[in-house]
Amino acid sequence: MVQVEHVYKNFGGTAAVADVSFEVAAGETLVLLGSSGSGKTTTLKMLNRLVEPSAGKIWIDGKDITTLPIVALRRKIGYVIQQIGLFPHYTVAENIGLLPGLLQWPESKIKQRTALLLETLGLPPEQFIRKYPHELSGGQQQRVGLARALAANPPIILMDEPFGALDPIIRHTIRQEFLQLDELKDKTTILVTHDVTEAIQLADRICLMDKGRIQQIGPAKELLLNPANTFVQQFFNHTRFQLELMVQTLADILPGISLNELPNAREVPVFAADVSLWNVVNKLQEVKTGEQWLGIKQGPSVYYTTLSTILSYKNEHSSDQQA
Ligand SMILES: Nc1ncnc2c1ncn2[C@@H]1O[C@H](COP(=O)(O)OP(=O)(O)OP(=O)(O)O)[C@@H](O)[C@H]1O
Repeated sequence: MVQVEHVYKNFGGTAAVADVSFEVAAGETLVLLGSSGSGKTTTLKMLNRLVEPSAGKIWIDGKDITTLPIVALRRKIGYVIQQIGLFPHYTVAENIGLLPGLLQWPESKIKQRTALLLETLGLPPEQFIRKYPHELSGGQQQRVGLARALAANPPIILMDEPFGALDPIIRHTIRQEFLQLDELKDKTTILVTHDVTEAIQLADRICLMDKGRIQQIGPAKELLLNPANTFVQQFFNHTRFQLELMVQTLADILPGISLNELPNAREVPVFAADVSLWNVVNKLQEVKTGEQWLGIKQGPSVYYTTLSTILSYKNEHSSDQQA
């Protein structure tokens, strides 16, 4: 568990971070979201003491981090950054084995762990362990960076724009893979991004920052549908329609939409009510034949409607129009 209490950071006379407080539960993923200069990276770096707060306190597992030796602190915390920071003259295996080596793990255990991580991240060990960073693509380097951060199995992972250097398609794929990784499922993760879709895809909760201050912290759905202020409201507006489809399920809108009898006993796709509207739209758009009918299964019942009913309902009920 990570606790941040009334933390400030001033550079010169300017506050980069002001009165930031949050908690991250064990196993939770908190995403620090905000535009450039909002204080995300500074907040992240205070957690592993790359930056010291001007005021406030940070606890990890109940211990004030200023009372822990820095080496012990960093051992608990993996750190992944956009620039990856692999050592160019070390092989993939040497890069990954660096920290376990410093921790004096036996050679055989380091080898085993390195192979397991590479395998998990989709880089066959026999093919990759002897390669140097410049022989890898950006996406492969990013995976090695992640493997290195995970190597000593730290309970906490900090990630600063970890997918930022990748092109959009690889970025999407790696994000998907990342969500599936068992290695990461029980880690406490704090991830910095300015990419709204990425935040929604990865976060258990989002901490939206502006000018060094937290504007709202909560599940994506709450920020989108119950924004705390005009800043939060406007932050999501340029892609609001898509984002709302991502955070809302069929069950959320079922009470509002009109339901119909299915015309002449057609076979139509049936979705569970907890499927997101975004997934429904994507699935149905693959079919593309005339009016798109679908079934929504909730409990023992199946309700029928059309894709255009759902989309026009969402069009009329976007929270953009409620503010
Ligand atoms: N070492 C430093 N010295 C002086 N000012 C700094 C330093 N580090 C950050 N700042 C300033 O603090 C503010 C917050 O920076 P920070 O890097 O935390 O923002 P960010 O939200 O992570 O931005 P980005 O997405 O561009 O990385 C900025 O105005 C930045 O210029």
